[in-house]
Amino acid sequence: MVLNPVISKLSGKLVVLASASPRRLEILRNAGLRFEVVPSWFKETLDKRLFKSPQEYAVETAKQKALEVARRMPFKHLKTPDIVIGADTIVTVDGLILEKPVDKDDAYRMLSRLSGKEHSVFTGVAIVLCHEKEKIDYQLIDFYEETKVKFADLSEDMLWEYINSGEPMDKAGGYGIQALGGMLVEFVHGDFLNVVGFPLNHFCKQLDLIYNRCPFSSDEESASVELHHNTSEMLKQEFGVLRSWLKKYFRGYSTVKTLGYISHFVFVFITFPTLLQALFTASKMGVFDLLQRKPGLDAAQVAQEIKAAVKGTEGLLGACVSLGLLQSKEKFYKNTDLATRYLWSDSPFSLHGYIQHCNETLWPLFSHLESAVREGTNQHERAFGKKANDLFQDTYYNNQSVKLRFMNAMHSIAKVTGKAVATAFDLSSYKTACDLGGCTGAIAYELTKAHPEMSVTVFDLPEVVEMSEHFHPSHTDNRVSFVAGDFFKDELPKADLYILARILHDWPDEKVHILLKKIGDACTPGCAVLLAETMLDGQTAYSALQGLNMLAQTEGMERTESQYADLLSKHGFGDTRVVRTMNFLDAFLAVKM
Ligand SMILES: C[S@@+](CC[C@H](N)C(=O)[O-])C[C@H]1O[C@@H](n2cnc3c(N)ncnc32)[C@H](O)[C@@H]1O
Repeated sequence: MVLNPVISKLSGKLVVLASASPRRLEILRNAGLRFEVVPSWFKETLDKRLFKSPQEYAVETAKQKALEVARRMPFKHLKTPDIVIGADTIVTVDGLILEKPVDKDDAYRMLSRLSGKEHSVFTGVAIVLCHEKEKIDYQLIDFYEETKVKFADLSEDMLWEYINSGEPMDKAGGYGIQALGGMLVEFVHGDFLNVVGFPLNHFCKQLDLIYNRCPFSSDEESASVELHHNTSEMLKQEFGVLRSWLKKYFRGYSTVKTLGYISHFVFVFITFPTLLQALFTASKMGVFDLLQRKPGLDAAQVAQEIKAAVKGTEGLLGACVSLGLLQSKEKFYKNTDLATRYLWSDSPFSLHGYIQHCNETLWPLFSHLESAVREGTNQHERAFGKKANDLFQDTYYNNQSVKLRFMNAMHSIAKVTGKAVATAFDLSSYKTACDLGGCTGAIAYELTKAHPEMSVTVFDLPEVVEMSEHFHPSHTDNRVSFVAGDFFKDELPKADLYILARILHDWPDEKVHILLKKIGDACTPGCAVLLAETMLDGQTAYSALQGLNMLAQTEGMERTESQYADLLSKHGFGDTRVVRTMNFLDAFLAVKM
C-alpha cells in the first residue's frame, strides 16, 4: 500500500490507544489502524510550573498516560501490547495553558480569552514500544505538533449560545473545531487534525522512522530500557565498554611518543576535562534524549533538532561515539546501551539529573579547588557570588530551577543506589522508619519495596517536601509519607529505624552531634540508625574524589567507618556493621544500646 505504508506495518500487532477521546479514536480508525482502546488511569495532575514550555507538559502527560497503560496491561489484562499510543492536547494563549473547562463559567473564561486572538494548540504524543523477552522492555518515542488557530471576535450572545450547546465541556480550550466550534475560527495554520486531537501526519512520519527508515530498527538492536537491574551483568558490560574505550584512547595517542615519553595515564588525566565537557554538553543539549525518541538521525537532523551548527554537532556526535556513548552506522546515530540505561532523562536509572548538577554546580566549584584546599572551606561564594551561610537555603533552595536540578541530582543517585542500601541488612524487625533529609523519597520507596511491612516517613525541609510529589513513582501504596521540618530544630517523627543517606557528610562534627543527639533521644534500645555514605576507608578513587567534592561543596566531609562509629557511640549507638555495596553509597547500621 503506497498511501498507507506505515499503518500496514502495524497489522498483526496489538496496538493500544491509551485515550478515551472519541475524536482520536475516529481519526485513527479512519486512517485504517486497528487497535484496542484502554483509557489511561494516569491522573493529569502534573505541576505545569515545572515545565520549561507548554509542549513539554503535553508530551510528559502523553508519556505518563501511555506508560501507565503499557505497565498495567500485562498484569490486569494478562496480555502485553506491542504498541501503546498516548496523547494529550492543550491550548495555550497569553502564556497560559487551557485544558478542559470544569464548568460553564470556566468555559466562558477560556473562550473570552481566545476571542479575537491567535492561539496555539499543542498535542503531545507518546509511542511506547513493548518488547517482551524474559521481561518486558519499553522503548519510548515522543513528539509534539503545534497548530496556530485564530478566533473571530465573539459577541457575548455567541459565546453563551456556544457554551449552552454543551460542546465545550470535554474539549481542551473549550471548543471543538470539527463541529459547532468551527464557526468561531477565522483561520488555521498547520495540521487541522492536531486541533481535533491527533496529529496524524506527524504520527505516520514517526512510525515510518521507526519501522522503515531506522538503520537500527531490528528487534535485536532496538534501544530499550531495562526495568530490572541485573548488577553483575551490567558491571560486566560496563567494564567491557571502559576497557575498549581505554584501548581506543591509548592507541590514538601513540604519536605522543614522537614528542617524547608521556605516560598514557597522565595524558588521559590532563585531557579529562574535554571528555567531561563532551558528555555534559551532549546531555545539556538533549542529544541522548533526542536519539532515544528518534534513533537513527543523521548529524544534520540532530543539528536541526538541538538548534546547533551542523559542523559543531558533527564534532560532538563523533566525540560521543568515541566515548562509547553513541553508535553510528551509515552516518546515522543512536544511543548505546550505556546511554540508554543512564544518560537519557526518563530512563529508570537515569543519571541525567546528576550530570546536570555536576555541570552547573560541581564544575564551577571545582574550578576553585585550589582555594578550597588552601582555605579548607566550600567555594560557593567564589563560584556563584553568594556566601552559603545556610548550606541548602542559600545555595540550592533560593531559586526554583536550581532547587529542582538539585533534587533531580539527588533522585538520580538515590534511585541507582537505593536498592543496594535498602537490602544491605536484614531490617525485617523494623516496622517504622524515618528518612531524615530523605529529599524526593527515592530511598524510602526502595525500602518499602524491599520490606513489605515497613512504612517510612520522609522528613525534609518544607521547600523540598512541597516539590516531592513530582518524583512519586506511578505505582505505590500509602506506606511512604512526607513531613516538612528542620531536623536541627524540630521534633523528629517517631520511628524505630532512622535513615541518614548522604546527610552526615554535609555537616561538620558539631552539627552532626546536634542531629545524632536528637536521634539518640528519640530512640529506645533496639532502635537503629542506617547510614548511607561513601566511606573513605576503601580509598577508591571515587571515595577520595568525593572527599574533595564535599570540601568544595559543603560544610562537612566524607568520613571513615571508624569516624562514623565514633560519632554514633557518643549517642549510645553500637554493634555497628558495614556493607560495601559496590555502588555509589555504602551502608552502615548501628543499634541503640
Ligand atoms: C545531600 S541531600 C541527600 C538526600 C537524600 N537523603 C539522598 O541520599 O538522596 C541532603 C538532604 O538533606 C536535606 N536537609 C538539609 N538540611 C536539612 C534540615 N535542616 N532539616 C531537614 N532536612 C534537611 C536537604 O533538603 C536534602 O534533601
